[in-house]
Amino acid sequence: MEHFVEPAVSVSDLHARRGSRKVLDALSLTIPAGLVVGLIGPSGSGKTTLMRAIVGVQVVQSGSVSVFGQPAGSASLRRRVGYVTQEASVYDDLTVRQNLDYFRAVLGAGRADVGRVLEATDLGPNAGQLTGSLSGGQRSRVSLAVALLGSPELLVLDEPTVGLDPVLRRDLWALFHRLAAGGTSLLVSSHVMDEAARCDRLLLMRGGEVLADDTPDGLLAATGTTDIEAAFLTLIEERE
Ligand SMILES: Nc1ncnc2c1ncn2[C@@H]1O[C@H](COP(=O)(O)OP(=O)(O)OP(=O)(O)O)[C@@H](O)[C@H]1O
Repeated sequence: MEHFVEPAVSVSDLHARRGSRKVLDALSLTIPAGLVVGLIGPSGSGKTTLMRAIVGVQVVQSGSVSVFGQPAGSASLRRRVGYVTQEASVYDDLTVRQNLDYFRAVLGAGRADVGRVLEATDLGPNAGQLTGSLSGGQRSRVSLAVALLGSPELLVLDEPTVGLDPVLRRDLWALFHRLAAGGTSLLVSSHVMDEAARCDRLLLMRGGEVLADDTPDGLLAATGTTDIEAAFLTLIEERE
């Protein structure tokens, strides 16, 4: 019997504007479950707008977005989807642990979850520190730790590695893959091409369109290139 695995996300013919600007134009894509999918594209290509549509906070003009078969933004998805925006969304006047305790209580997650997410994000040594006194990279890891509370099945992470040093970036990518190995689906945006190679699959975006939806190796083979940046440029040249 054929085993059908429901995709984490299905987007169909999506049109979205931000202000008067058309940002997503007839976008259709599928994000398979249990993988680290990279959403790669230059600044302004629509990555954040697509992520907002997936978590259900973006007003869209037409089209549909479903997450685990439910319309994006449905109440039933609240605990199943974690979202980290580019701006840290935690309280500066609380310690790291107090922030995590607060959001854990809001979510109804177990107390032991705080220790788990502190360890996963390597924030244990900072647990008692006021969040407002952390470095930019540490603060963004607090937001990530909050998103990990309750073990959501889909994590939507908007440029989670910005401002992190190479060691922390490597560790975070290792964490993403551990989460995926445990069945979590991850959509991770970046405009750093060298991060693309660390993804199981890539969605390359430009001007609100998906230029490619492939594995890193598939993309290199299809474009006859040896790195993702060259593949991206080849795809753009083919369009022009
Ligand atoms: N609140 C807003 N009002 C008007 N236009 C907006 C707004 N937010 C974003 N835009 C525009 O929508 C387009 C897509 O923005 P979006 O944030 O989705 O891109 P992005 O690929 O995530 O970029 P970045 O990598 O810089 O975060 C850009 O042209 C941007 O200027």
